[in-house]
Amino acid sequence: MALSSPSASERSSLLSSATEFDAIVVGSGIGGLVTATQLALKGASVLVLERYLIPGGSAGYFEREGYRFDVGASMIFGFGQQGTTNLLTRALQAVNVSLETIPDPVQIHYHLPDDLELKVHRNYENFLQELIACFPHEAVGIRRFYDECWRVFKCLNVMELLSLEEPRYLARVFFQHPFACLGLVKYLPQNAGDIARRYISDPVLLQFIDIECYCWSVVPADRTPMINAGMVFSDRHYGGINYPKGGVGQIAQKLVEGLEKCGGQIQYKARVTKILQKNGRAIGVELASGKSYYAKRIISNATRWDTFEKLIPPTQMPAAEHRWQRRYQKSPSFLSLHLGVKAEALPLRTECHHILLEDWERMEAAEGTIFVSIPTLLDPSLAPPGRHIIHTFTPSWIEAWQHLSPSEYKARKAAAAAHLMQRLERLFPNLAASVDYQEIGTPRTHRRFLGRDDGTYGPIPRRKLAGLLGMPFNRTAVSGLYCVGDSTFPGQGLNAVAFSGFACAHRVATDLGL
Ligand SMILES: NC(=O)c1ccc[n+]([C@@H]2O[C@H](COP(=O)([O-])OP(=O)(O)OC[C@H]3O[C@@H](n4cnc5c(N)ncnc54)[C@H](O)[C@@H]3O)[C@@H](O)[C@H]2O)c1
Ligand SMILES: CC(C)=CCC/C(C)=C/C=C/C(C)=C/C=C/C(C)=C/C=C/C=C(C)/C=C/C=C(C)/C=C/C=C(\C)CCC=C(C)C
Repeated sequence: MALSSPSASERSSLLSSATEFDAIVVGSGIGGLVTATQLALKGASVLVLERYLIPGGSAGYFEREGYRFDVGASMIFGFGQQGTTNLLTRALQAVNVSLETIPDPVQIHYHLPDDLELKVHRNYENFLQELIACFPHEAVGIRRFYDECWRVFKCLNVMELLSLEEPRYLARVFFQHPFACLGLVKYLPQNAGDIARRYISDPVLLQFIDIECYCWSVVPADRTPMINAGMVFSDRHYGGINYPKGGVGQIAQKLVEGLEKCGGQIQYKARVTKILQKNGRAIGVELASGKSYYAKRIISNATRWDTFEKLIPPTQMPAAEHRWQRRYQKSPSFLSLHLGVKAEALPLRTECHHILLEDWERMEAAEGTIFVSIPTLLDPSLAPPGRHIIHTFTPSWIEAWQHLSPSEYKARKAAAAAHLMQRLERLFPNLAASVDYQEIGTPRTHRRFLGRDDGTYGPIPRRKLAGLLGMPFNRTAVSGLYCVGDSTFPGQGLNAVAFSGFACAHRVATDLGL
């Protein structure tokens, strides 16, 4: 009689805790999954442990009444077809899976104070012309600033992107691309604001550059590393913003498919509560169920705060982590409003992504800047016929949502949602009357479902730092323990954490002698 191969859930229950894996990855965010797939490809035995029911973390999804909502990001970089910085395309291709993507013709439609309205077109020249039309006296400065961003991008986009902690790789890329490497060395300690001020003096235009940075880095240009600005401000015109058909959740689903094809394993509902150590070395993990697994290397895709304050006792926090926490703090979380609306709510020619701000003074304030994403304009299959998804989110700190009784919490959610809807009417005049489904997420929701301390979006500099120089790479002060994801170099963003995954797998594979 032929035996059928075990299903994923059967396989996970067959996992023996006596097995020693080459690597255990705690968490299946995009950072964790890129590490796991790359390691499995290199022949490592890999186990991914995910506390939730599905993979993806912040890049996950949830379904309600015929709508498929993205949990977080829906403006996706890294899906281009050329160059070396298209790391999501590369991560999927590496494990022989692919994903159809839909090009977005406009990255962001900005609705800013004093009726400043403008669109960042996929075509670079069209974007520059639109911006120059708003600030004609700064035509030269605008071009010089954004052209300098391209110089950063061009340095990155010629080289293989792997671990900067691997001296032989560094020597190789330096030999292959000496000018690009020297270019990056020059930009690594710089921030976008300093370069913008070299070319631009109009204070409103400088505020525009601030919000151009803020809407993905959650800090103004002065504190945004130039390397990251170079990536974002150029890749949106090079590879472009592309939406994965079927929703952002597909990226993680496909990576898991690739992982399993390469012999790697993933277990869901597997919350790691402790990183096990022996003689100061990480040797395994313990789950909430009490089960333990062992590996030669442990990789945490949880945030650094969760890794070094919860999975390892805070009393054992290495000095390097204390130093990092003095330089970086948790960014705010988000208040998210997931709406299903009737199609007539959207005016003709509405774009997919919007930023709305009424007062420059409130750009960084809680519930100041509003982010809007309407993915159904690119992929209508995410909603029932005649309906759209409007995902609106705005920065919010956990403190505003703590110490409330259940009824106070519910009332505060309803009031915050009503206020957001009222502000959104500048974009969608009949919004309130068109709502078909509504779900509100708070920083508490993000903390609970994503397992991120205080629901944070990621680390932000406490003060102005020297570009990316202060961001840690993948190795940690605990032997055998690595970190991957947005609290490692180069920070937030799916393409950024994909880079961190490639780099982490490279470093771990080298350490394992693979
Ligand atoms: N609105 C947005 O656009 C938005 C919002 C939030 C995050 N993001 C982006 O999402 C990306 C985050 O990616 P990432 O890879 O760093 O992390 P992630 O937070 O997406 O994934 C971490 C994963 O680890 C799991 N996990 C955490 N602790 C665990 C534990 N103890 N045991 C088992 N599993 C555990 C989580 O459930 C999650 O699936 C960043 O790029 C960020 O910028 C975007
Ligand atoms: C040899 C010698 C001597 C030297 C060498 C040097 C070198 C080599 C260096 C290197 C470096 C590197 C590699 C670097 C890298 C970097 C990278 C990759 C980066 C990346 C980045 C990216 C990013 C930042 C991205 C981001 C994004 C994001 C965050 C997004 C977000 C979004 C959102 C939030 C949404 C919004 C909106 C609406 C809705 C409207």
